Amino acid sequence: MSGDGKRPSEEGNAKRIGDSVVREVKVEDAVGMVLAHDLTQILPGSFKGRLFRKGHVVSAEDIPRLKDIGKEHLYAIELAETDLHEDDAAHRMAVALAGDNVGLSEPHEGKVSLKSRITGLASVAREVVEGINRLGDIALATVLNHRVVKDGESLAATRAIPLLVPEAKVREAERIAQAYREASGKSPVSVRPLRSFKAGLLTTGTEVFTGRIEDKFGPAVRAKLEGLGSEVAEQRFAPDDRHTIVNEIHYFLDRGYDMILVSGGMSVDPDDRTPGAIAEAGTDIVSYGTPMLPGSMLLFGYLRGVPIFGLPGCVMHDPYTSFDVLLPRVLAGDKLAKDDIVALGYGGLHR
Ligand SMILES: Nc1nc2c(c(=O)[nH]1)N[C@H]1C(S)=C(S)[C@@H](COP(=O)(O)OP(=O)(O)OC[C@H]3O[C@@H](n4cnc5c(N)ncnc54)[C@H](O)[C@@H]3O)O[C@H]1N2
Ligand code: MOO
Repeated sequence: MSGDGKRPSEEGNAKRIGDSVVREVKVEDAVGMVLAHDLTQILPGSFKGRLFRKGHVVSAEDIPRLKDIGKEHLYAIELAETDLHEDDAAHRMAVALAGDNVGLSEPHEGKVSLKSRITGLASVAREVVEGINRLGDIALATVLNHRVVKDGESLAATRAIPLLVPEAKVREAERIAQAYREASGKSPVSVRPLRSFKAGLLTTGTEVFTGRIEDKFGPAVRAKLEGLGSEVAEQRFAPDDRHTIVNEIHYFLDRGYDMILVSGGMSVDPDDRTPGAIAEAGTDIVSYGTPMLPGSMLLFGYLRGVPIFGLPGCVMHDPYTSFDVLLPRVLAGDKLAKDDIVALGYGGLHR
């Protein structure tokens, strides 16, 4: 057989992929043949998906449908021991990566999805993702580390690029994943559960306190917390008076809430008393100012170990602010430091 892998013969065109031999069979001659991989149909705007499943036995009625999706030939595979079928390669990689609260989909068109079994915080090792993608022939795509994933949502997917992949490449991907497990004690792809917090919310603003305008912070913050399995246990109101705000923060601290939130008055006006009051209450401020838009005027710190946020106006109306990034980190049990805030700037422009 010639080195370029092509070999015209009576059996049809055969070629090598890795150490395996694949033979092209005309669809007209393929009745009774078992499909070697999933076949995809794309009808822009209405359908994209698997038209025929791997293992399907081709019948005479299938021939026009195969031609409709552009198939004149099908593959018959003689798989070498040193190669893996795309579905098996994707499955083995997914098994090597998956950790706590992650389930695997069935292989589908050479892809396996890693899906969250809970609503929680995605934990994804970037160095493992890049190490595996450097190998070639296999691909791993994930969400960003620290993203919230909902129950049932995918956070990673593995895929083989050619139909057949050298088994050694998959073994190398498994080695990379295993080295990470041994070094860190964690799986490369997992989901961390969120604790259920009871928070005290202090809404500042003389215009709200006196009833000039209706409070919009309470409903917005309640919805954000409830979406992550926590709650605003008590909401109180204060005018733009530093002394009152300090007292109300201490009231929440005495009530033993898991977290204290103070809304409004976070900006540069003379009536914006909140950052000063949070500091005066005795907070160790991790950061006032967050390199993310929206949410740049957010303050985060710890008051006798209790996480405390100063929430700027945008949290009322924007679905995705610095608060929506940091809140789940706190609920997952992370102790946030200045570097965690600094890291938000790169990729942090959302408005
Ligand atoms: N010159 C500058 N202007 C602004 C800056 C800045 O750095 N320099 N930052 C901007 C950013 S970012 C934000 S966010 C907003 C203001 O944030 P504040 O937290 O200071 O918000 P307030 O001044 O207290 O109020 C702004 C606006 O929202 C209304 N409000 C406040 N609380 C409530 C509530 N509970 N319910 C309904 N409405 C509320 C308030 O009446 C004001 O109309 O500043 C930018 N500007
Ligand atoms: O803190 Mo502002 O919230 O960036 O719109």
